[in-house]
Amino acid sequence: MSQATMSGERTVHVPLDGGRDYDILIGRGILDEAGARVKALGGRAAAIVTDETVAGLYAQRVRTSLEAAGLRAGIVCVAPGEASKSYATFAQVCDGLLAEKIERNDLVVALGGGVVGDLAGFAAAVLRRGVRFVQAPTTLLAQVDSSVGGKTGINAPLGKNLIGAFHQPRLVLADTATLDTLSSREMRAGYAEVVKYGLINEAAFFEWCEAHWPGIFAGGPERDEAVAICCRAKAGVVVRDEREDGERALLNLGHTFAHALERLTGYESARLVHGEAVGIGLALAFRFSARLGLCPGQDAGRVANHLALAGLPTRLQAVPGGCGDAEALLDAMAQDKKVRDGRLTFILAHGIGRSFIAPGIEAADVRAFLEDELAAG
Ligand SMILES: NC(=O)c1ccc[n+]([C@@H]2O[C@H](COP(=O)([O-])OP(=O)(O)OC[C@H]3O[C@@H](n4cnc5c(N)ncnc54)[C@H](O)[C@@H]3O)[C@@H](O)[C@H]2O)c1
Ligand SMILES: O=C(O)C(=O)C[C@@H](O)[C@H](O)[C@H](O)COP(=O)(O)O
Ligand SMILES: [Zn+2]
Repeated sequence: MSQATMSGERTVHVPLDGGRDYDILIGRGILDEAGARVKALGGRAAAIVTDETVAGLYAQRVRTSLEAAGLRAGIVCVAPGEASKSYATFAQVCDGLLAEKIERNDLVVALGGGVVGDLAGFAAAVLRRGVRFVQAPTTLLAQVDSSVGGKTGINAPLGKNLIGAFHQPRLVLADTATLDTLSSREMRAGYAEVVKYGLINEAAFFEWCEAHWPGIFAGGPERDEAVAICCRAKAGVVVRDEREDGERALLNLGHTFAHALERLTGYESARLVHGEAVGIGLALAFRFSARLGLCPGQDAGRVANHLALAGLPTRLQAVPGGCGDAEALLDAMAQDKKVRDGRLTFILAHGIGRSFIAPGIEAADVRAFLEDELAAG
């Protein structure tokens, strides 16, 4: 489904206007190119923002590569997990970058999963009113989704990603070999966002996932293929609708539910991580669509079955410690960024690969649906 070079490296170009176009490089061992690639962007220094787990695995290798290319390189390290997308850690990262004397022409390198990418990207967006940054994603989720497209930010106690900025990276280095050290829980979580791309508008990709998902997990050629397919799909959407005035909202399939669950579990990674919440959210979006008579129940069943086969949760009951009642979920959803004139917007589906934006959804319909879901065994 996509072409690789002799070295096995793939490039997806993101042709944004105003000189903001960038490449996504995908392949095993790409991290060793970090120095040369970052140096080519100009600047004298680079600060690696990472978390403690990733730091122990990859930060020194990237630092060595940057220094070998003649760049001054420092490391700013945060605690792993969703709780680091907070005001406090954001301040820690900004102060760390200032201590590293990162100038307007220097670069921030976000080395890690989506938490580090969103956090470091947001810090780069505001540091000295904006410095450039590079995404070096090390989770499946970050390689297929969060490192591309320029959404950066942190969570507020009242909701997910409510504080942030659009700030595009100058380069994405997706070293798929880094996924060899990722836990199976985090692989599964990232896989929810992979499946999302098929469900949005590419039924053939969903079918491909049904046939090839074990290869993605095992690190076969299917892994790089899946990363490239998702990046290409996301790049297309982002170029057509960078700031989510329309089509980009489709990438939020399952996320109105997911973000409410993440808030109600206190952003505690031990209980629920983003990809798991998306797994539940995707299944709910399809069951809600079926309930409204928009989508065949058979499709909703097929989606939930595939997610469950890959080890993802698909029901509210699966949230460790519970997720509150329908009213609490509705209250959390009221903070969704897609809300217009106080009314909920959902991404719903006419079937697999046939998602659409549905504004003006009645809260009463959502409440009744959630009550039934919570009551289901
Ligand atoms: N900006 C976007 O467009 C976008 C898109 C999707 C998700 N997100 C955000 O991404 C975040 C989730 O990202 P995530 O799933 O990558 O979680 P994460 O960044 O918390 O990483 C998951 C865990 O894996 C560890 N880890 C990372 N790379 C590793 C590796 N190679 N080997 C071993 N361990 C490794 C981390 O230390 C962490 O504990 C959420 O905050 C979500 O909102 C943003
Ligand atoms: O890039 C996008 O656009 C997405 O919606 C991708 C999502 O997977 C991601 O979780 C994103 O951070 C959600 O965006 P938000 O605007 O709802 O915070
Ligand atoms: Zn997401």
